[in-house]
Amino acid sequence: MARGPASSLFRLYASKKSISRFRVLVWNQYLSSAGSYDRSVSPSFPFCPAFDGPNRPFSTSLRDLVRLRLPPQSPKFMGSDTLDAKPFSTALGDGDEDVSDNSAYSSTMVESECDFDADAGKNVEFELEDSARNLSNCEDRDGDDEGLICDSMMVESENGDDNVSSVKPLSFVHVASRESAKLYRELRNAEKGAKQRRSDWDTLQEIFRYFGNSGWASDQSLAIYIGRSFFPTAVHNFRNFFFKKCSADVARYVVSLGPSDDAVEFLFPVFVEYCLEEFPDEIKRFRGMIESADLTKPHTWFPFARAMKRKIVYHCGPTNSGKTYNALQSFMEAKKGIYCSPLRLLAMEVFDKVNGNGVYCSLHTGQEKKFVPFSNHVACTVEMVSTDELYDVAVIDEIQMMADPYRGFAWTRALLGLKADEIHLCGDPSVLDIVRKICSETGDELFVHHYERFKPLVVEAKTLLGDLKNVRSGDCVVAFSRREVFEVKIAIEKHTNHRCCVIYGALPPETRRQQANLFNDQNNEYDVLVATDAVGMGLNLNIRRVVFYGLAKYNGDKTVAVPGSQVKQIAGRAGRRGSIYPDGLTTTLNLDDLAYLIECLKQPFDEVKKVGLFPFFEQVELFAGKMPNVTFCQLLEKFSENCRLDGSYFLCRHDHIKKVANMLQKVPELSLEDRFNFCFAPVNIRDPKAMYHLLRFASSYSQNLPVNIAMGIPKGSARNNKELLDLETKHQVLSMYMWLSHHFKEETFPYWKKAEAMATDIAELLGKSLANANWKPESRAAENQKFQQKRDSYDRPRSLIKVYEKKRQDRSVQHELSEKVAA
Ligand SMILES: Nc1ncnc2c1ncn2[C@@H]1O[C@H](COP(=O)(O)OP(=O)(O)OP(=O)(O)O)[C@@H](O)[C@H]1O
Ligand SMILES: [Mg+2]
Repeated sequence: MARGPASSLFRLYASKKSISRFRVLVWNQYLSSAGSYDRSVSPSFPFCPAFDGPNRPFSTSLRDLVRLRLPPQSPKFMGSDTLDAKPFSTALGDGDEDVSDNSAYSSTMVESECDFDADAGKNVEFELEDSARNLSNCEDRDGDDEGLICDSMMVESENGDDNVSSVKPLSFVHVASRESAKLYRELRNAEKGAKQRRSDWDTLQEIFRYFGNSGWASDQSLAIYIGRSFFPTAVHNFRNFFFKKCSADVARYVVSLGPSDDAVEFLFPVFVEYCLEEFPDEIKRFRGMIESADLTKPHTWFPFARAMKRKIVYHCGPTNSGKTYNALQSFMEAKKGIYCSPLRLLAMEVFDKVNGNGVYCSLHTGQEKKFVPFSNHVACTVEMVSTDELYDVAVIDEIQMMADPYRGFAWTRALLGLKADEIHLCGDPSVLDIVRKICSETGDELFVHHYERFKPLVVEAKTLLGDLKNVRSGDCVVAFSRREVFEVKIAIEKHTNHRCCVIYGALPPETRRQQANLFNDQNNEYDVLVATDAVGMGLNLNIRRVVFYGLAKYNGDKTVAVPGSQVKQIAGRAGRRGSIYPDGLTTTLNLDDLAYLIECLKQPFDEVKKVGLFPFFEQVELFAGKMPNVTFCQLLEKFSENCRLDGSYFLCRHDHIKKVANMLQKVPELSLEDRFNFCFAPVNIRDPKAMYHLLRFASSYSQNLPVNIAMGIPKGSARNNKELLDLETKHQVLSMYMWLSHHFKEETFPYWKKAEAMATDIAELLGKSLANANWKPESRAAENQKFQQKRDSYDRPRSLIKVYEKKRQDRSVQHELSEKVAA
């Protein structure tokens, strides 16, 4: 597996245990890899220039780390300004002098002296509390203790110079400039540490607490494979070791630094030496785990693609600007080509279009393989792309989906791994820069073609004034849930003469296509489309105007404003070139939402900084070797905690995969690979029936039994929402069966043909059901009753955007008030 430069550095360092070499390597590493890593994505990645160091950038911290070993004339130790505030840092010679006998103040200390026996450390700490109180009383009585200490410093200064500022630094030079490995050996070989004054001991405790809480030290420790969870233990043991063995001068130097970043930086290399010697097993274990979760340099995962010099053509522009059209021209002209689609529906559309143009083209999606004889072209969904086949031209549509939190990895894989002489990317400008960066890493040549929208999109300021009666022929009303889609459809059909087609995510692509065709066809009464955001990508529909029913949607956790990029994408469905409405319009149902719509359309495309990645099975398998006795779900969790990523990548979200993995724990016989594959099966995790069938399939499969469909289909179309939901679920289950039959041995899913036929029947039934669907969504039955009673016209829903903004304002006012009260 590919390893980042940092990982080779760790190997070197961990094996040779040389702090000086470590320093040089780290420094060189940093210089060569500056800008490549970002800790925010992979918190476990140790060397990150964007590091938050002890309150400063990583580069500065490293420099300091190196500077600490500089000769004594280093300004750090010469400057008086750093020293004036640290009276304890003065007056100590080379020896193990104890200042405890220097003053009345010190004599108080003698009573509370301890030799920092680590084992007794806790008790000592308690005992010292009282003494500390006495001490502070004593300080109060005796006045300024700095004065006393300064007196003693004068006495003890090496050259008798009473200029404290100039003397103090020199007295510590021998400690500060000592090589860490040497210093560590001295500590290690020391029979017993020197006795310390209680206040020094307290300060040291504080310093080690500071060290243990230092994010910088914790992050840096990863470089020697001290993991985050082990770091506190390592620091605890190191503290005990230090207290047992530390000489007076070292202790006082550390005390002089106080609980500070400087102290952390001074102690850190010694800590490193200690860990390397004390925890070889822990380091080995964690190192193995980290190395097996290495997702850095993903371009090196595809050596064959790297051996090619590919030409990448980026068709960059807004919606409806001819990007896909132009890319498809090159695809059809090629001897052998592949088109990668974000959706099954779009793959089907291209499959039809290309075959219609006389170019034989096959279809390959997760659920179906349609092989057209003599075809050298294939239209596939991006997840199904083969990185083994050689192509002349490949098209990756909607390339901005690389940044999709769930599915992004499929686009990244296609871009990095496709073996094609020419790759056409179609998408908006948001990922242009990151594609440029990736191309510079892969060595591919990038050409960018910029596009403009054929006709500008016009915003209708009037809106629908909150009344769906104002819907017109050719309108597409966009809502963000299935329930709302039906609400809108029912309202429109009740209060106007329009008939509605519907498109939403839970419908099979065949039904969506049937609905789209019904809407596009001018020779019927279905002249309005009601759809969710499922309509947003790539489809060419005869839409005159896109009307947003609302601009907020539920994201699985909470209801949020629809992101600007998505609003643009959806609004861009209006006025497609070649359609009967080439001039696109867009508006909202409510006036309240209009400002947000305009804001979204005006917004420039946000530049994407990171694109998605997900490990292959082989990578997960390697990792599993280091993590025995954990469930698959835990394994995925551990992987995401410990994986390393370069700065341009993020690990795709896999909550849904973990949910399936959890359920599949009930099937213990599954091998890791089978489990991994089952987890990727397309299943609606919120549908218990669909989940039950998946469990059943996995269970039969694990027992080597032929997997049965064991499901009947209704004879007629749905008569109510419940029956419609049932049809949707049944289609999803059949679709899942077909998917599994393509991903596992065919003989284990022998009824795939039957499943295919049943799925076609259900899609047809769904189409018929939708044509007659005039029932209310069940979950909204009560509300709809109210709606019916209220008035004849459609009840104007309140703008959710407004509601959220008001809530937010209320919260901030409340917050301000509570702050004022607290003040
Ligand atoms: N040169 C052309 N000649 C004829 N029709 C074209 C041409 N370019 C584009 N079209 C048509 O314009 C419509 C929009 O083009 P296309 O789908 O390529 O846009 P797009 O930029 O990919 O949009 P989206 O971002 O929504 O996918 C399609 O119906 C396409 O067939
Ligand atoms: Mg397109």
